Amino acid sequence: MTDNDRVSRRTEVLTNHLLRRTPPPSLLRPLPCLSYSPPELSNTISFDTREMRKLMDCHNLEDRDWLFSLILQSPLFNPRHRAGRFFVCPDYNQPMEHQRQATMKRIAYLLDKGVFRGWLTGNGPEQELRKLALHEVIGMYDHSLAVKLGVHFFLWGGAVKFLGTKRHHDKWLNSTENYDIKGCFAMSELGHGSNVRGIETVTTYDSNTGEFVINTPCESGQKYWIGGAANHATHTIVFSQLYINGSNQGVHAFIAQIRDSDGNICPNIRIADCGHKIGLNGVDNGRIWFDNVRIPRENLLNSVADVSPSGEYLSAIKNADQRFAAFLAPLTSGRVTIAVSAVYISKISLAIAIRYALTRRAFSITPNGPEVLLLDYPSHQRRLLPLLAKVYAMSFAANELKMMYVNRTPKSNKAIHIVSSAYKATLTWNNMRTLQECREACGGQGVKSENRVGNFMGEFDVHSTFEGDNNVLMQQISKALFAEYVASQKKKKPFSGLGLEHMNKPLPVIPSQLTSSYIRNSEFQIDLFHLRERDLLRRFAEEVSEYQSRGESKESAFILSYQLAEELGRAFSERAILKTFMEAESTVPAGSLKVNQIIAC
Ligand SMILES: Cc1cc2nc3c(=O)[nH]c(=O)nc-3n(C[C@H](O)[C@H](O)[C@H](O)COP(=O)(O)OP(=O)(O)OC[C@H]3O[C@@H](n4cnc5c(N)ncnc54)[C@H](O)[C@@H]3O)c2cc1C
Repeated sequence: MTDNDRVSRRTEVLTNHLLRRTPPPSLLRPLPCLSYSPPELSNTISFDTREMRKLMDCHNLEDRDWLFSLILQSPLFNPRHRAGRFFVCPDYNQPMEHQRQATMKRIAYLLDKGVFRGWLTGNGPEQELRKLALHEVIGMYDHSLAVKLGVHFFLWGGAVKFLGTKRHHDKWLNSTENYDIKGCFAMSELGHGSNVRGIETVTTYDSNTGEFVINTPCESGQKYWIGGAANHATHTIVFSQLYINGSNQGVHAFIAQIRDSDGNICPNIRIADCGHKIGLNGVDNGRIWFDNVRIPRENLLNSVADVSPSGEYLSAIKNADQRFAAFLAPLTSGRVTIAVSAVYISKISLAIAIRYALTRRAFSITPNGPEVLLLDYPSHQRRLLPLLAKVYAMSFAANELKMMYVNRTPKSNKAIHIVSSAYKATLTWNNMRTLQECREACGGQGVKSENRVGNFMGEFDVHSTFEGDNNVLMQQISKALFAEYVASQKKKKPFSGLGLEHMNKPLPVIPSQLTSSYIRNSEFQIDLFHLRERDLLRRFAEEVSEYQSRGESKESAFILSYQLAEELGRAFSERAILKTFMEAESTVPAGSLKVNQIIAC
């Protein structure tokens, strides 16, 4: 059997599945096992792979290729040469300390090659897209490397940039980009993770010396899980309650040095290691205690609020809720990168599982007949191909989120916060489900570290917890939608933004006779998603009001309506993903990427 035959056969299997054709019996042919040849070695692929890649990766293709080639060139990335091709993958069998050192060596190499140039000192959408593209490539190689960079550039650097002002930018951005200093981001505590407002670290101001004094008042106030803190970080952003003249002004962000340039821990700072984790062992997560640590007044990141030398609290934002929300701004970029990374990891694992399903045979259905290729089993198709379709659709949503983020304006910040929270939760949950299915679809081979999928499960599980626990994010999305609903009802104003405009139109009508072609019609499909979101939003608002009318506070009414809140969060995300996909699809010209008009009609 030639390469061409193999490629045609593979295409035939996939096409039959997508068109829901009954596969002809001739699909079962006596082929020798392991004769599969990967698509990239074939020159007869029925669609233009470069165009497909452009559509999927969306931007900075050359920069991505440049970084791929840098990775392949260095022994630090464990390149292995097999059958004329290079494979790179971190060695997860190494002890934790070795993995942490490997992360730092890789960072030093990439720094030397200029990969991080402009990541903080550059401005504008082009610079941001380059940074995001390079970060995505790094994440496909190793999650620890991406997270360690994410903490340094997106969390520490992002906090300095977005919460700080010129004095902080001048002092810290360049030195962060050059790795003269190493930053971390100490928000979570042992006693408070999702509930950031409840953190217990306390900061007071001493007007005699012009210094802030940061203190960990109790064991549950120790900073916990802080990426980079255990071994390498020299500086941290500290989130703390700020007390001025005995009055709590709420959570604020400060810069504190925790190690000197030789790596010695600073006086009045105590640090401990969080230890081995189920994944991400190339990141040194640590715990930090502050024992009345003194920092200059200028180290308050003061774009949201400031304290004068004499100790007067100053903020243009009078509302404490809005002030708190402003301090969470650095987390948005993290959610964007996590959502995008989840899509890439799903793609990698599906590629591995589907390729395996095109080589592996199990059981014959006739005596002495050929064994059946895994992907010829309808059950195997059912397990993998809908996940492939889903992650394909989610790619467009992730790309759109990135574009929203890099083109943000003060007006779009609210929408970005809600959409990034929704996609972060939905795409990471989908990733975990995809990884589990791919792991099982590869049988025993899925368990082998070298085949990556199993390792991904440990590595990426934390996606659903950090930078906003997914369940908590779902509740926040529903609360935001509730606020839109109430505002629109009270002011008798049409819905505008967040894709809720469909709520202004009459209810879509579902015909009593649903023919096959009607069900496959994309207008009908989006109508169903609109109906579901609309119904859940109305029911959620009614349920919350009902609880309130029985004397519950608004907060407790939200808690009691948790089930509808979670379903609404999912309905919002899935409608937004489908809509983005349909809009993207309509802009792709007919050609090799859109061969199958039948599917859409
Ligand atoms: C590997 C790793 C790296 C990290 N890196 C950093 C870092 O660099 N800097 C940093 O500041 N933090 C970091 N974190 C901390 C992370 O942000 C927190 O773990 C996260 O915010 C969740 O907090 P928690 O662990 O206290 O869980 P909790 O908030 O205690 O949540 C536990 C469970 O309770 C549920 N729950 C919580 N509240 C509610 C509610 N209102 N209603 C219903 N259910 C609820 C959640 O859904 C979750 O399932 C990291 C964590 C990990 C694991």
